[in-house]
This record gives sequence, C-alpha cells and structure tokens, in this order.
Amino acid sequence: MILDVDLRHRQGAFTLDARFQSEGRLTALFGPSGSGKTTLVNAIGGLLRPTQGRICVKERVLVDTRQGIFVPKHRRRIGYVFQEARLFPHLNVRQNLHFGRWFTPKRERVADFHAVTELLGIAHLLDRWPSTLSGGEKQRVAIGRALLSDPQLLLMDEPLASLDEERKAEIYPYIDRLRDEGDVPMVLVSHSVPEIARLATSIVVLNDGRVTASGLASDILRHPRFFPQAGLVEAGALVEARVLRHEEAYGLTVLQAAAGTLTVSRLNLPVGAPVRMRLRARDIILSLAPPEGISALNVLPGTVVAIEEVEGSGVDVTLACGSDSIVASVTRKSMERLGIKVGLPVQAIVKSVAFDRDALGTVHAKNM
Ligand SMILES: Nc1ncnc2c1ncn2[C@@H]1O[C@H](COP(=O)(O)OP(=O)(O)OP(=O)(O)O)[C@@H](O)[C@H]1O
Repeated sequence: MILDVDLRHRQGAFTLDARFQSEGRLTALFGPSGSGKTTLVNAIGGLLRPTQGRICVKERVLVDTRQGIFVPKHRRRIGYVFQEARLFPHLNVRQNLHFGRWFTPKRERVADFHAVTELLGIAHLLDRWPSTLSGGEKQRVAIGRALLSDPQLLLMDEPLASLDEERKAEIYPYIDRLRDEGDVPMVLVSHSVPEIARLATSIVVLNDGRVTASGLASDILRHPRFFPQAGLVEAGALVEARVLRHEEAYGLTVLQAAAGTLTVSRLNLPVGAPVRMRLRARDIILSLAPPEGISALNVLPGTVVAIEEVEGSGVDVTLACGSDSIVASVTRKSMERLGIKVGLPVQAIVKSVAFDRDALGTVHAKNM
C-alpha cells in the first residue's frame, strides 16, 4: 500500500476527518476550495501534527497518535512541490537541483542526476538562472529538485495552478513520464477535473473535510455525483482508445476503443497512438434502437448494468459497452419513458468527446 491514512484534525471551526488507502502511482486529492486538501497534504508531509490518527507511506508509519509516533518532516523522505516553484534566485538551475540532495544522507542518494534532468527535459537549462525560466520550466526544475532528494513520496500542492493552459500542457507529458517510468509515487492536489482525468491513477474526493469517495481514477470519474461542485458538466467515463485511421477528405480521425469506434475531428497523432478520452455523462443520450437520420456519428451499443438515483430529477445509468463502462445522466422521466432497467440493451449516442493530447492539453471534439 502506498498511502494509508486515517486521521482527524481540528483547526478553528474546520475538522478534517479523512480515511482512505491508495495504491496509485499518482493519487489526486480533489475537492473544492476549503475542503481540506492542503491540510491533508501538510499532515502527510509533517508540516502539521494531526489531533488524532495514523499515516503510513509505503508501509512505514509516519504518524500514530495512539502509539505516540510522529516522524518529524525532515525524516519523512517526502518531496514537496508547491504552486510557486520557490527556486533560490541566487543559485542557477544546476545548484538548485543539487540543493535537493543536500539533506539526504550520502548512502541514501540513489536518484541519478542525469536521468532526472533528462526525464524532465531540463538538461539544457542547467546553467540558467531561475529569473530567465518560463513558469513551466521553473516547475520542472522544482520537481527535479524534489526528486533528487530521493523521496519515498512526492507531494504536489496545485503545482500547475498558476500556469496558463499552454504551460500546463507543456508539463503534463513530463508528469505522465514520471508516473509511468519513475519510481516515486505522487500525490497531486488539484481542483481541475480535466487535469486529474489526464494524470491520476487514483482519486480521493474531499468535501468539507471528509472523504466522499476514493478509488481508481477510472471508477471515480464515471460518477457525476462525486463531483457536485463540477455539476454534471465535467464528470464522465475514462475510455482508452487508439487511432485507427484518418479520414483526410472529411478532416476526421477514427478511434478504436473496447466500446466500439468513435469519430472525432482530425487529430495530429499517428495511427496506433494511444488516446485517453473522457465521455462526459451529460454528453451521452440513450436510445432503445440504433438511431437513424441523425447527424451524430458516434453510437455505441451497450447494456444497462446499474441505475443510480442522484440528487434532483436525475439518474446515472451505467452501461457496459464491450469491456468499457460508460455513464449517461438522464432524467427520471426519460428513464421511465424508455423503460430503462438493468439488463436492457441500449444505444449510447455520444454527443461530444473530450480527450487529451500530448502537448495540447484537453481538446474538445464537439458534435461529431
Ligand atoms: N491555521 C488554521 N486555523 C484555522 N483554520 C484553518 C487553518 N488553516 C486552514 N484552516 C481552514 O481549514 C479549512 C481547510 O483548508 P485547506 O487549506 O486545507 O483547504 P483546501 O481544500 O486546500 O483549499 P484550497 O483549494 O482553497 O487551497 C478551511 O476552511 C480553512 O479556512
């Protein structure tokens, strides 16, 4: 288990009461402003002492108030990256990176300077001064500095929040690589659904100091009800696909997912390239028969596997489409009119596909 947290902490009128476990290589802590994300990260990092509870990172007990254990922050081997890069202005990039190693005992230094700078694409910046770097470059150096301290875990508290969309898109592929190729698990605080859909393998949803959901990113993102603050706008299923072919004459790309094929605006990706798509629950229309005479190109056959009532007049209908699962938000009235029940075969008409592309961030292909 990478993270095992069960803690209570009071600060003023606010109480954090958080319990979750995560095996994720990148665990996103998601929730609205004031829900307790930073408080939780600070408790894991040792910047605050929780009133009560237990925190384990990779099976190592960092806090156990019952047993009187509280490992001080400099002994936790946890790297921190904040919203602002906080580089030392009087040190160049190389010196800033070496500073990361300063507090790690020599025998415990395993992170390879060359490998880290290559992975983050900062090897050509080593002699530059922080003031000459872009926001995205500064954050990559800050991540490198944290990694070179040989942490057991990397905590990132909204590291991209102060960057514009273009700079964020520049950093995403590096975080993808760290997640997939590096050996340091990460915790990312974020309140951006597209960001966590792009990066997270596990998600912990916080609301008003409590964990309202936690689990695999693909499971959590399917359910609109876990994202009340995002409304139904952002939530949806994550579906992996590959570029099957391009239809140049129409400016379209056909993607192959387990659920079927989907046609979207021409993507600048080679045939065979993997794409992670988000099919938002509110962008799925259900039909009992294969639709005819409509302009939508994306219709996926599926079977209803679950129906969940949500607040208000809505219902979440989960479909199995091949080995993918897709959620549609429909009104209770539509559900009754169509006679939707578990086991019923239906057609999911996908109005719009949101997906991520390296270096381009999230793109929306509408009304295909
Ligand atoms: N030192 C403190 N004393 C009293 N209350 C505090 C203290 N620090 C934070 N709080 C309160 O605790 C709550 C949780 O704050 P926290 O910063 O953890 O939220 P957050 O989810 O990280 O928010 P944001 O996304 O805005 O950074 C807030 O209501 C905040 O006002």
